Amino acid sequence: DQYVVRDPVRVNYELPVQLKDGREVTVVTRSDFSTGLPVFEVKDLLTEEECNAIRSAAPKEMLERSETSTDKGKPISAKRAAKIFKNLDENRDKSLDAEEIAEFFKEAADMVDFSWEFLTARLPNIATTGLKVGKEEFITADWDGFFSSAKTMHPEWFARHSRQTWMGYSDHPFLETVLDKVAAVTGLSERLVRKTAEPMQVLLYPPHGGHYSCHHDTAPDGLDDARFMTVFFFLNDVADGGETVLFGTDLNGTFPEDRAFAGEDIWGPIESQCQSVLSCPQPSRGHAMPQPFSSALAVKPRMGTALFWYNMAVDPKGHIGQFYWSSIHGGCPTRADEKWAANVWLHARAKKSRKEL
Ligand SMILES: O=C(O)CCC(=O)C(=O)O
Ligand SMILES: [Fe+2]
Repeated sequence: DQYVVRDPVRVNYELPVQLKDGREVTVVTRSDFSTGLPVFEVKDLLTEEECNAIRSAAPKEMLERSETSTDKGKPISAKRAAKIFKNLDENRDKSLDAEEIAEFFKEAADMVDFSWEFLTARLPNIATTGLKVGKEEFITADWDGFFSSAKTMHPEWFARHSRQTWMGYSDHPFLETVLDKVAAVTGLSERLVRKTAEPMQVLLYPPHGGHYSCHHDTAPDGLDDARFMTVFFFLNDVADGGETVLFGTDLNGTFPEDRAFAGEDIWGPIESQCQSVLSCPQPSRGHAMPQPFSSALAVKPRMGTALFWYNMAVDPKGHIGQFYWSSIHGGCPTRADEKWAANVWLHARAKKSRKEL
């Protein structure tokens, strides 16, 4: 079974695909390498019945809070705080400015948005110095308490605010047809999809601020085994908000860099700018996104639609190649509606992997 790679051809290219149930769907190229990353969209890939079946097999009370890698971070002791302070205070003025504090929040707790009012109300010592935090105040502050109360009172400030569960294909035989559809639209064989698919991850974003800040679905290097492809399903209609944004795409060619094949030097700064939910479409500005994402692809959640993209190159044998920094993406804040979605990640391995699939 070869790892075939879908040719995007060009933006707006439409490829009709026959499904096993006799229905025909259209794989539409929404972006290609010239606009940053090949991204494909398939409307009505899942039927309403399938979407409802997945949602009922993942009852709300069974879902667990989605975590990110920093959630298991070590407590911040005074000693650790002193070390963090030293690293952050680059200009050695013995105080941290708003930007440095934001960097600390991101690193320590994956908190990507916050208000100074909340910060200074919880940590009154810090209030005395306004938008700067001095060394002594930083080291003595109860950061663990601060993050845990922020998590309770403002879960929308953290990189990820959703609940989730995993659904194995053998436990849920009706998902077999979903895998067959993944094979049909991606051009991969059914056998290969079955062999390389992670259990389905089902996600529920609560209304009013459920979201997932920009991220990559797999690490840039050093992995034996990586998620080379993401297949993402929308399981309900969301009237407003909850868009999936491919922050690495640039549909109007607004930016001069060759984003598709740029490395970490270009992507580091871009990545820091899409963390805040303010990088998402803003209703107050006609759903426009701020620079440098003004022409990024944003897809409105619609029941049954699937999106898929490659997170890295893969050769016919399934050995992973170049990482695509431009696969960075996120789920924008919900507004009135909740949002149900699901991921099917397909794996490939490093050429020198110790582990054979
Ligand atoms: O919810 C979305 O639109 C994106 C979710 C996502 O990127 C993920 O679950 O990895
Ligand atoms: Fe993702």
